[in-house]
Amino acid sequence: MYDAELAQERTYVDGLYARLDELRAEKIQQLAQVRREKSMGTHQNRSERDAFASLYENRLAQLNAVDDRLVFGRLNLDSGEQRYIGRIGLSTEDLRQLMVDWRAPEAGSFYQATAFERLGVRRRRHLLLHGRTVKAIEDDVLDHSMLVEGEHLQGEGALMAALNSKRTGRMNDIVGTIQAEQDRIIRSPLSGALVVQGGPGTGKTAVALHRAAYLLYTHRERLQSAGVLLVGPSNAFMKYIERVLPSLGETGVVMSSMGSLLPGVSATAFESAEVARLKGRIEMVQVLANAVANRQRLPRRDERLDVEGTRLILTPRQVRRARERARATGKPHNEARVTFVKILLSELTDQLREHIESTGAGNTADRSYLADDVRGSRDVRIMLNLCWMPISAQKLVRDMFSKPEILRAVTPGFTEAERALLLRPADSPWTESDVPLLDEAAELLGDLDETGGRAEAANDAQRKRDLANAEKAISNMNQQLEDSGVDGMLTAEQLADYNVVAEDALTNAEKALTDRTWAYGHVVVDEAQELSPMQWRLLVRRCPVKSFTIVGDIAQTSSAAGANSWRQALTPFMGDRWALEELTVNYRTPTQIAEAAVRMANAAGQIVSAPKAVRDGEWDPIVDHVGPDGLIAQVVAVMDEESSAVGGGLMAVIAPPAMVEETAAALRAVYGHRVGHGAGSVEQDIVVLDPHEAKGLEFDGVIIVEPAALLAGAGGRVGDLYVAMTRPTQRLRLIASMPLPAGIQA
Ligand SMILES: Nc1ncnc2c1ncn2[C@@H]1O[C@H](COP(=O)(O)OP(=O)(O)OP(=O)(O)O)[C@@H](O)[C@H]1O
Repeated sequence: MYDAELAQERTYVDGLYARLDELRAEKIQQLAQVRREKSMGTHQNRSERDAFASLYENRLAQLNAVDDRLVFGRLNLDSGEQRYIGRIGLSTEDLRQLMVDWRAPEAGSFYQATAFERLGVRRRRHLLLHGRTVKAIEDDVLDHSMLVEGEHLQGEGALMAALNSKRTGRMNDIVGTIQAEQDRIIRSPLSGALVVQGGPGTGKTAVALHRAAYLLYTHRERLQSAGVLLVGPSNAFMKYIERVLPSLGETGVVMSSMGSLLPGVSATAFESAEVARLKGRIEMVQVLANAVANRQRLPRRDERLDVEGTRLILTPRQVRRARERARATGKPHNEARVTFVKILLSELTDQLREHIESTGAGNTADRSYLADDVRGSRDVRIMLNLCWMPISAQKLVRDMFSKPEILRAVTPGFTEAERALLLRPADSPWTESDVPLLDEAAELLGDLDETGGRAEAANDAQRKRDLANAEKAISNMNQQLEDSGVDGMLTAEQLADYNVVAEDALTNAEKALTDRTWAYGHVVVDEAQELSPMQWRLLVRRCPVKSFTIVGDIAQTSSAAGANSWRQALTPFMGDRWALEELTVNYRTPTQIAEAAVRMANAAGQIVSAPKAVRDGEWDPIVDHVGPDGLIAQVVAVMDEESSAVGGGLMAVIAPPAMVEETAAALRAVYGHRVGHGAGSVEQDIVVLDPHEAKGLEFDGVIIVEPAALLAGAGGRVGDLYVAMTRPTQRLRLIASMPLPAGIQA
């Protein structure tokens, strides 16, 4: 019976792959043809051809990316209909549906149906594929004999197979085994802010990624051009998750770490928790406003300015009045400067004319000639710059933190000790907590170029031309699109966007990343508990409509500037316009280890949400006590045992930051290139990390070096040790010379 069913599924799945190959071949051919066609010369022809080429390229990339485990489910419905669920939708040439996209409403019941609430589903089948081959099938028969109250695991065999598989250092999608509580979050409405709180391993990152894909699919009209931004804690973390979205058929999500959110700035340097906390405080908004105001200065006394041998006078009162009028424009500093300069140049020109008239020294009829003289005067230029200096965000912030007199002037409410923390050499590299300050400064300063928005106007005009072109091309194009199996109709806006993309050879994602003022349609934030108020402010600026998915775990906060409660973190930016959802099941860490982590946190005074682990492990956490000099030697001594216990799986050693180098060196002496160091190397067999780098990642086996030092190093906040203890999927070993923190051992 089972074998017959399996054979039948294999035949069906072969048919799906045949259709996939056919579509792929079609796209390759269409792409080749479009490229062969000679340009007809007109702008319209060219943009039409480019638009087709980039559409075909995108579709081809999508068809290639979904090849592995293309289909994973089947529903048998009360209506007698049988429906296959997969990574994308597929139909035959005559539009008979072969497979439904997992994000389509018709696929919802695959994730939501339970025996208690069947939603018209009689049977749910999981297809377990390896590459293109169906290896196994597994059925949930949702009839009344199976009736159980409440949640239950769906497709338990498929789920356990996924959870027990060896880690690769790269995150996989969970599209075949999304559980009901996760699915509800993934399919929540687009508008407003949704906070997803969940303990370690509850699938927050997985849910965030699948939600980004879901939103793009469901609200493509609204989100295609504005885009979706996904923010994570570090570049290493972004690398860890980078393959998930393409495997879900989405390539359009813009992914960035907090340190890379400002074009042109790469924040790599480390700074102390105290400094980061200070820079993250909302008071920095006023500090930056002060720093800008500090560049709009009044002269102390009347200034004499030489213009072609004539002495003109500029009074503090004149400068103050011009400054007030320039500020009243409401424009940012560099743009308002145009008004300031115009007023004073005009007043000085009047003065010059009056002077010439009163002395009868020449012809004043040609006023522009006098104005040129004033503008060309060195004294005038220097004076106007002293009074209203055009300045870039980077220079403003750099000067503010490197010049004690400026720092004192702009931080009136700060203590000397706080100023001492902020002061640093002018050539210091940027840090992650500088990024929101630079962003704030850029907002207050505006564009440094003084074209007065001419560049923008030119862009607008080009956009209008693109739209007009697109409208002309659209009717003919929609027909061809339908013929070639591309879903949905194109609007003129979308086509114009494709044109721009093709012309600039940039994707929307790339364009968004190079434009600080890009307004995204939705922002997904992972590890959001770490964000400081200044970072929140930056993110809200990136999405003025405040459509957010915010995932995190308050208990895992380790950054000093991070949040103690969602309300405290979000109210200043979102008021009460956010909803809270909770994930309650831990898919990563086996029960024994998860419980030890929770006991440790509780004993240290932090109440954490304790999700229920879906699996029991084979081992309790293992503890080695050694002398203070024996820590690293013990790591090396037990590595073979640990690695073979998890079947040669991925191993992490998590150590206090000061010990990472030395530990990595000792392991490298034995294991050579199999040892990676730092979070950029998570695909190596053995990775040595500090707890911050370990955030969000997972490994088959974890060794923690000196757990008490992790607690002490974080000023007693349990975040670091709690994060470290909840990284393993199989086995945890702790090596300690100091007394073990309370609670770890039952
Ligand atoms: N429905 C599911 N099916 C299969 N695997 C799942 C499912 N949900 C979560 N997982 C797996 O559980 C592990 C933990 O998920 P994830 O990293 O998203 O958790 P998290 O809540 O972000 O954890 P943390 O806060 O500790 O970083 C991952 O390996 C993920 O693939």
